[in-house]
Amino acid sequence: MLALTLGDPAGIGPEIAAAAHARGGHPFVAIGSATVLRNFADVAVVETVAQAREVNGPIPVLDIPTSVEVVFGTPDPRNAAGVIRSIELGADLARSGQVSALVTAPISKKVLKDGGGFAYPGHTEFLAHLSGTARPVMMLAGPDLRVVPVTIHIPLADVPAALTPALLEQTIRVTHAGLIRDFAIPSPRIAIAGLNPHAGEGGVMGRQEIEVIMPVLNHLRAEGLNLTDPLPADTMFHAAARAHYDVAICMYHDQALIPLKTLSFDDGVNVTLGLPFVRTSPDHGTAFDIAGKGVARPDSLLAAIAMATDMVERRR
Ligand SMILES: NC(=O)C1=CN([C@@H]2O[C@H](COP(=O)(O)OP(=O)(O)OC[C@H]3O[C@@H](n4cnc5c(N)ncnc54)[C@H](O)[C@@H]3O)[C@@H](O)[C@H]2O)C=CC1
Ligand SMILES: NCC(=O)COP(=O)(O)O
Repeated sequence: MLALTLGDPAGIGPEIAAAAHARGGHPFVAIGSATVLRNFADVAVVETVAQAREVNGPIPVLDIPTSVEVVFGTPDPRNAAGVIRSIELGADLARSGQVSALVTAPISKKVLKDGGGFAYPGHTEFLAHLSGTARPVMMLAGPDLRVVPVTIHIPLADVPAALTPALLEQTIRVTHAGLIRDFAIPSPRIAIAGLNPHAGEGGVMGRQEIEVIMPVLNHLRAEGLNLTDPLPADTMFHAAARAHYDVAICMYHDQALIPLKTLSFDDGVNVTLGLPFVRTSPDHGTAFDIAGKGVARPDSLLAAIAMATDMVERRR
C-alpha cells in the first residue's frame, strides 16, 4: 500500500486522488483532510496503515483536518500547517516501511511559506531534510524523455553561481545510480546540456561549459560513466536527438521542465532520486484555476502511482 498526501486542500489534489482511486490500480492510504476528500468520494477515516489495508471500497484516510474551511481555488495560508504535517507523516510512514512508497499531490510553496514558515523550495528538499539525504535529485520522467534540473527552484540570476562542480558531479552520480536501481537501465546514457546559448560556442558565449562542466565530465568519464559533452540545449530535445540518451541533465529548472511538460504534461511524473524511500508526484501543480470544477485530469497522478509501484518492485 502507498501513501498519498493530498497536497493543498484548495487545489486539485483531493479530486485527482478520488479519481485515481475510482480507476482502481495500486491501493493507497490518503493523508489529509477527510472532510475535503468527502466532496469527491466515499472515505473511511483510519488511525493506522494496518486499518487502511482492511478498508474495501471507500478511500482510507489518515485524517488531518484543515484549520479553516476550504474554498476550492482559494488557498488559505491558515491551512499550511496541516499540509506540512501530512508530508511529515507520509515521510515517516515511508521511512519506517509501513507504506511501500510516498506519492505527493501538489502544494503551493508560497502558501506553505506564508502560513507555515515552510523553509524549503518544495517537497524534494523537505523530504531530503526529513530523511537525512544530502543530495536529493529531482527527475521528471515521461514516456519520451527524462530530465534532471541541476539547480532547481532558484532565481535565474542565481544559477551561474549555484552551478558548482560539486553540485553537478553529485547530481550526475545520484541520477546514474537512480536509473540503474529504480529504472533498470544498466548503463545509463546521460546527455549533458550546456548552460549558455550553443553550449558556449567554444567560450565566446559563456565559459561555464569549459570551466565548470567539462572538468566534471572528464572526471566522471574516467570512472566509466557514459556522458555527452555539453550540448546546445536548443537542439537536444527533438525526437532524433532524444534517441541517443536515457536522461538529460539540465542546468536550470526551465531548461529541463519546458521540454518535459511540452511533451508529457498529462503523463509526466516527478520523482525524487537519492531518498531512502520511493517518492513520486504528478508533474503539474495545484491548478487553483480549475480546482473543484470536476475537470482536473488524474492522468499524471495515475502515472506517478504506477511509477512508484514499478520502482518499489525493482527495489525488492
Ligand atoms: N509537486 C508540486 O507540489 C508542484 C507544485 N506546484 C505549485 O503549483 C502552483 C501552481 O503552479 P502553476 O505554474 O500554475 O502550474 P499548474 O500545473 O498548477 O497549472 C498550469 C496549468 O495547467 C492546468 N492543469 C494543471 N494540472 C492539471 C490537471 N491535472 N488537469 C487539467 N489541467 C491541469 C491548470 O489548470 C493551469 O491552467 C504553484 O504554487 C507551484 O509552486 C507546481 C508544480 C509542482
Ligand atoms: N517544478 C517542479 C515542482 O515544483 C515540484 O517540486 P517538489 O515539490 O516536488 O520539490
